[in-house]
Amino acid sequence: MTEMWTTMGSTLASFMFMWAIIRQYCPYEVTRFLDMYTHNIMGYFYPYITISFHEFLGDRLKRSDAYAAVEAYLSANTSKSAKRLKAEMGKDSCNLVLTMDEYERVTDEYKGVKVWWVCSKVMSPTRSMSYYQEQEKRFYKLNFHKKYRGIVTGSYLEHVMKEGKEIRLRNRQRKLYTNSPGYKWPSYKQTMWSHIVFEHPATFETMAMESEKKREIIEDLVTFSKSKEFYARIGKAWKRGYLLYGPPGTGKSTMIAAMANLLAYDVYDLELTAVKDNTELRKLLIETTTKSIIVIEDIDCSLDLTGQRKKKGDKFSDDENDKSNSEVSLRKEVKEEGSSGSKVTLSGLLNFIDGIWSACGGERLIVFTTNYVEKLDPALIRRGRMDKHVELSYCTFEGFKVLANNCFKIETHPMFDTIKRLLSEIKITPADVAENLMPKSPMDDADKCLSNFIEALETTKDEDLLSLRQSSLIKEDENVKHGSHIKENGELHEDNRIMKVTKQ
Ligand SMILES: Nc1ncnc2c1ncn2[C@@H]1O[C@H](COP(=O)(O)OP(=O)(O)OP(=O)(O)O)[C@@H](O)[C@H]1O
Ligand SMILES: [Mg+2]
Repeated sequence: MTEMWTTMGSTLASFMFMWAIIRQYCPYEVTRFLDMYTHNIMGYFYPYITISFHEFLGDRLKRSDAYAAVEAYLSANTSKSAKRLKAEMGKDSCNLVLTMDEYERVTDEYKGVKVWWVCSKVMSPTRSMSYYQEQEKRFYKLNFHKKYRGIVTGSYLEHVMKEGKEIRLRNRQRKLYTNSPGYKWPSYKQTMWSHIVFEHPATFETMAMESEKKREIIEDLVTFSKSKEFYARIGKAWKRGYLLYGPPGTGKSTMIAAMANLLAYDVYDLELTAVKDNTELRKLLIETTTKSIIVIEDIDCSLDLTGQRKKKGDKFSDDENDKSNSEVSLRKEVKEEGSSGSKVTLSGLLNFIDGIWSACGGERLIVFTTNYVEKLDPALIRRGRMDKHVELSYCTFEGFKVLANNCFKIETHPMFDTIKRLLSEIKITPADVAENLMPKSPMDDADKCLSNFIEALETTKDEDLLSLRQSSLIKEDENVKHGSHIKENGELHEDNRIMKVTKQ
């Protein structure tokens, strides 16, 4: 008997060896033909069916939703039976989420049917530029007996998808994504975005702005988030554009955080200058997920959006305008420097906002911020692209009261009247107000901070008056020179000078 097994074993080994050699010299068509038949014969005797759920499908544009749902389902339902698990921080960094580790196998039961899940990965070589690299391809495999095909492909998979999606929503840790400037994603990294957990404390309650405006924005956002059917009915992609504009420090970035917290959306902070070209911009867009805000901050500095549509001849007049505002021209320099490496065009950006690709994903806000709204191409900010324009401006007394309440939990104070009067006389940003109200030592209470703030307001007022007086003196001087120059030419324009000075 032993002899028979030994002979059989060695015959089989020899056969396998010979087969391996023959395979190498066999034409591809023949091996494929043989493989197909072997597979069919095996399938006849092997009664199990396998379904694979790959993390990335096709040309890897987007992570598969089915894979993510299976991952979530298995993390909740099988973490008790798996022996090797991966741990990750869950929602609000207060609970751990366990998922199956690679090559782990677990059993699940549904209506008396037993199925097996295996988490697996293969390394496949990919060509990147001039060398080959290994690329990880992860997938889950579901095995079950063929007699349960109906129930598994029907109700079981539906149950897995539904429960998986619910679990994902429950455990969803909100994220802040960025496409880091100059970051070259290696080919094995499958997403173009890097992320960290989004934990910004800003809310609309803590924002300093008029309550009426605040209410209007909140209502607009909430209505948008509940309008899936409405958008489908009118045949419009479920997205909305917001343009936030105003001087630095008036709360544009803070409002984006408040929006994300209100709607529980992820934030994609898009650094346009780090995007190589329009194709890359489209790839980034496709990789964003639903329930997200795509933010492009300081859009006027990101691209030469003003220049791209103009002919070269117009450039001079544009520069001339810039000279009138030194800060604007400084920003323009930064802009040109920043956009030098990027070939993203205005039309690429317009496509990004409302091209056909922008419809995939759904439930998305696109937010632009700028300090100079008048510098932007009207096509970029027209209604339909940027549906809602929100101006954030200097701090009003109402805004100040919100900030004071944030800091000291007070609704009113005897010093408020003085502050109200001073705020109506000078322009100060909410960022400056918030900084001035901050206690600078553990001893500082509301009285101390408010009196410091009044002092700061009075100093600013004096400085403003002084600079106003100085600039009017300079102008007066210029006008005098201008007047005498004209006199030399035999013309009298004295009225002109007087008018300008009194205007100051
Ligand atoms: N309206 C506001 N309400 C509450 N806090 C504000 C407001 N505006 C500014 N702040 C405070 O000032 C700081 C700076 O504000 P923020 O970054 O939102 O300004 P910004 O408008 O985005 O400025 P920039 O144009 O320079 O990007 C924030 O940390 C925030 O605490
Ligand atoms: Mg900002």
